[in-house]
Amino acid sequence: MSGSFRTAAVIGAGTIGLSWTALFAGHGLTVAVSDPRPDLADAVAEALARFAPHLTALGLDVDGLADRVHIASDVTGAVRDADIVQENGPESVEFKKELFATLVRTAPRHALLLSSSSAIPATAFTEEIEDAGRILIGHPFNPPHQMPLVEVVPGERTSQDAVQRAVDFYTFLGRTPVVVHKEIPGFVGNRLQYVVAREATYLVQQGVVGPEDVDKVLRNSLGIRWATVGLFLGQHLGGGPGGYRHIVTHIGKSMDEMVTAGEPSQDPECEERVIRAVEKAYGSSPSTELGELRDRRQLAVLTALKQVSEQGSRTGEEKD
Ligand SMILES: NC(=O)c1ccc[n+]([C@@H]2O[C@H](COP(=O)([O-])OP(=O)(O)OC[C@H]3O[C@@H](n4cnc5c(N)ncnc54)[C@H](O)[C@@H]3O)[C@@H](O)[C@H]2O)c1
Ligand SMILES: O=C(O)[C@@H](O)[C@@H](O)[C@H](O)[C@@H](O)CO
Repeated sequence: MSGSFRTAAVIGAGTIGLSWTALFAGHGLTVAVSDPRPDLADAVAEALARFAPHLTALGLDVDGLADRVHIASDVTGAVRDADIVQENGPESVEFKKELFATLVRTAPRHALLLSSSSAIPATAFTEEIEDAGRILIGHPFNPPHQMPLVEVVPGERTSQDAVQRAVDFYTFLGRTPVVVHKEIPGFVGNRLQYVVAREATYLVQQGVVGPEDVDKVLRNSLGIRWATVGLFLGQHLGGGPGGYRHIVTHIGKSMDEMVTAGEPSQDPECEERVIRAVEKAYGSSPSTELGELRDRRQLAVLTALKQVSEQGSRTGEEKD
């Protein structure tokens, strides 16, 4: 356990907060959880039981996992001894404004105050908060206990020390923190996901392809490439001797002439057709089996990538 991170508070124990809780406890932190949901204790117990095998697969010791997690009576109780507070409440500026004003008043003065927000920059909810230097975004991808990325996005008044402590914290958790240097709604990952999702929606609306085949296209091409080398290195490697420059000056130019990004219709009927197509393909509610399939596949990919990285670092070839 890292000396400066011993106790974490998780505010909001839904999809993201429960996953963070498991990851924090899996790394030996004492975790206090606060959420008004009436089934909080059961939800935490169920999540820890469900996620424990994932943590084991990632090499963590889950002995005593549940003993390190406590249900707090309220936010003040949850943050009282916190070194780190990770907020995972509703994606609402007003909610986060009110909550972080409370956190600044009630958490220890040294505590780092982090929001999991998917798209809201910290400056949007800290304008009226005097002590904003220790507030920033730590945006994970779902589920945080599996997905390595955490986008660390400082607000206009976030201190450099807080940014570094956030990077150190997420690194301690075995995550891959990426510091986003300029605030923009949606940060990086979600902006990229947003434009791909819009184009995919357009293609389904136009009858070019169904949702399942969009997924099959991504799983059998870009998903593999982007998980292994990312977008720019992928294009550089695909450009022959000329690398990325060739892609841009030749292939890119013809794409520019031929391809115009689709504009998905926001007509309710058109949107409903896509929703129905997805539900026809995958069911109206994500099944446990589909979630377990995702988890198995994601853990297999992460394990394989870790093995390659360990081999590479031994031979000095690995570039992160
Ligand atoms: N779901 C995702 O894929 C995902 C991924 C990354 C980040 N996020 C972000 O994480 C945050 C939470 O998203 P989620 O998907 O876990 O939402 P969720 O709806 O699953 O969970 C939100 C939780 O907040 C709780 N809550 C409501 N008011 C509260 C209060 N006053 N104090 C404490 N808890 C309160 C709710 O009871 C609920 O359990 C959002 O900001 C979201 O943008 C979501
Ligand atoms: O995909 C994710 O897990 C993240 O980008 C989330 O922040 C985001 O809310 C998505 O779930 C939906 O866009």
